[in-house]
Amino acid sequence: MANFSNQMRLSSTLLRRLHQRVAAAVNSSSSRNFTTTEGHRPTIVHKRSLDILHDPWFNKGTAFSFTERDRLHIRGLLPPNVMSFEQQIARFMADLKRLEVQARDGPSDPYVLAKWRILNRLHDRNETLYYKVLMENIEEYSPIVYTPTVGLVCQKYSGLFRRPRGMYFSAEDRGEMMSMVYNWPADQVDMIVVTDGSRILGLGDLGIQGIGIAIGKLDLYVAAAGINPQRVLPVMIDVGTDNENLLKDPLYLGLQDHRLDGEEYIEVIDEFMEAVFTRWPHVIVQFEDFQSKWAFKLLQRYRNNYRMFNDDVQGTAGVAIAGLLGAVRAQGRPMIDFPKMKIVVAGAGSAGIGVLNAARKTMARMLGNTEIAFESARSQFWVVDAKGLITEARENVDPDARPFARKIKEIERQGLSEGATLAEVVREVKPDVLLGLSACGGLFSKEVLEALKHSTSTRPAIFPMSNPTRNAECTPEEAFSILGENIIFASGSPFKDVDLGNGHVGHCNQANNMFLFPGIGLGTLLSGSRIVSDGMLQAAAECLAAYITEEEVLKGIIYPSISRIRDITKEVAAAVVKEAIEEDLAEGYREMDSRELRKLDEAQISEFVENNMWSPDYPTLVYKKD
Ligand SMILES: NC(=O)C1=CN([C@@H]2O[C@H](COP(=O)(O)OP(=O)(O)OC[C@H]3O[C@@H](n4cnc5c(N)ncnc54)[C@H](O)[C@@H]3O)[C@@H](O)[C@H]2O)C=CC1
Ligand SMILES: CC(=O)C(=O)O
Ligand SMILES: [Mg+2]
Repeated sequence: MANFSNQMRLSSTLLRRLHQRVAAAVNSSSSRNFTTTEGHRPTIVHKRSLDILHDPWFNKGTAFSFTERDRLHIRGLLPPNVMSFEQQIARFMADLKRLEVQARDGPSDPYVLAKWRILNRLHDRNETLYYKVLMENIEEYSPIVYTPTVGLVCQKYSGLFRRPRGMYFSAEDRGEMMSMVYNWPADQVDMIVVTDGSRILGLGDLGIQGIGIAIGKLDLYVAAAGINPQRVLPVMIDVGTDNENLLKDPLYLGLQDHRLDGEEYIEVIDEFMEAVFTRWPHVIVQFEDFQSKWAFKLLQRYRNNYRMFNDDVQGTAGVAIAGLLGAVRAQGRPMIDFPKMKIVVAGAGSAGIGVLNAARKTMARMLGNTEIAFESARSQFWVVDAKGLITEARENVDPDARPFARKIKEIERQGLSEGATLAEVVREVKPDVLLGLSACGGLFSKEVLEALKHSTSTRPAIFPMSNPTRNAECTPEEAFSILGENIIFASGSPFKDVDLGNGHVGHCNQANNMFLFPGIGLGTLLSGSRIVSDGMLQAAAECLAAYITEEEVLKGIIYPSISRIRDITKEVAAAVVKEAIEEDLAEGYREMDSRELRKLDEAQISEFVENNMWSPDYPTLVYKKD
């Protein structure tokens, strides 16, 4: 019946369009001066919101005008830049031609992008099948929907964009967000990943195109954490871009203004937070790939009042701590030796500083959690940024990096000075760990890796954690070939293990926050905690560290393989729920209220988590009128 009436509606629409065309033709041929409004007569539609955008008859994509967007409840469901018909065609053709150019000039790019397109089309057609495919082939396709390919997708998003996914809030929507949020069709949203596109992976400011990273992260939320895909929402907050190429590109889908700053910027983010938490009070908001300048400020601003966390600051920190503890164990030392590790960190942005703060706190805790312990832990770190070693002699040092600025006397004794190069620092310090979060591909040069040969550690650890692949500070081949097999290697984007000959294999770990954020989100959701506490984050990191067996660690395996991501995520989520209960933060989830939660033992918490993870199966559908 529904099908029949749809067909009737379509055929009446067809008739109406035909009628309009005939009328227009007659008018233009009979009298060119005699204008008529016939050609502008509106088409009556019986749909609104996403139903319009998903209907190939009525959809105009980015060409919907602002008044139409308001009238049809689609404001926020499309990028804010209204395109003309001609611009749409130009964008489509540019994309089509780019594929030809890539097929000719680079054999690998079109291959991964083609895979992404095919997966994306399946995502648009059939979510259940999409997630089944992704989950059953997670090792093969997470590098497509997530890093590294997602980086390329974001760089080319204005061309790749077809069917919209997620919501766009722009600087033009100030004052409107509270109502716009109701344009999203789902009454329940559990997880939002939001970006402002200002630092996408290590690729810099990609403006509105950064929505790709929010989509990719949520893919992992569904595949790894079993968050119901009907209840996830990728969000792009378009406050402009400072990427000059995008500002000049007539086919760019975002606002072509420079980024808002200061109070104006904060007001937009505040308005967004208020809007989403008003409509969905239990939602969790993950901040993703905000430039460091705002990452810390926004985290401090919201973390005590909203259920939110910053993945790059807090998720990355937990993943790095788990890896660093793994590196201690891999040297055959007890974890309690962690505070003795000498750690050189290249990169003092949101990720680097997040790791440094968390590592320092972990060391201090192991040393008795006193102020003296906290102070003494500081001296285990040497931080090198784009200007070299950070010391107290640095002018205008970033306030977040200041606690890690080395004292002048100290470094003089070490034969170093303000601004010393990474190679000089590694040569003099002889660190146990060299960790890169610099977004600077190849930074761990031959000279740096040669210098690491003098590490005082029996098994130095190298963590080139920057993404995507070409931003990695070094490749595993470079590391193993210079330093030999007795190292620990962990990179942000995936690399294949290295054949070292004679049956020996150099193991490549993936040190990526994907091993924590899905579990942090799921655990927070199921505990019903109103905030994401430090304790919950710490519990997540410790759970990941403990997941790897002694036998694995001795082989140089310090992170699980991605094929185990669903299992580790379940464990992490259970650890987060347990900690929330212990901290008296857990308010419960659905019928499992706080009292019931408190009665659960460890095994029951795990079972509770597992039972609430969505799996891709087809339910039987029946029709019922509203
Ligand atoms: N593996 C993982 O799970 C994660 C990896 N990342 C990666 O970390 C990288 C950095 O992210 P953010 O900290 O947010 O970026 P950011 O742009 O805020 O910070 C980059 C830092 O690197 C420094 N830097 C730049 N060139 C350098 C050089 N030649 N030598 C030493 N330092 C240099 C800059 O001075 C700055 O302190 C990105 O590539 C990102 O993909 C971020 C989060 C998680
Ligand atoms: C993995 C991640 O969050 C990043 O590279 O920004
Ligand atoms: Mg990130």
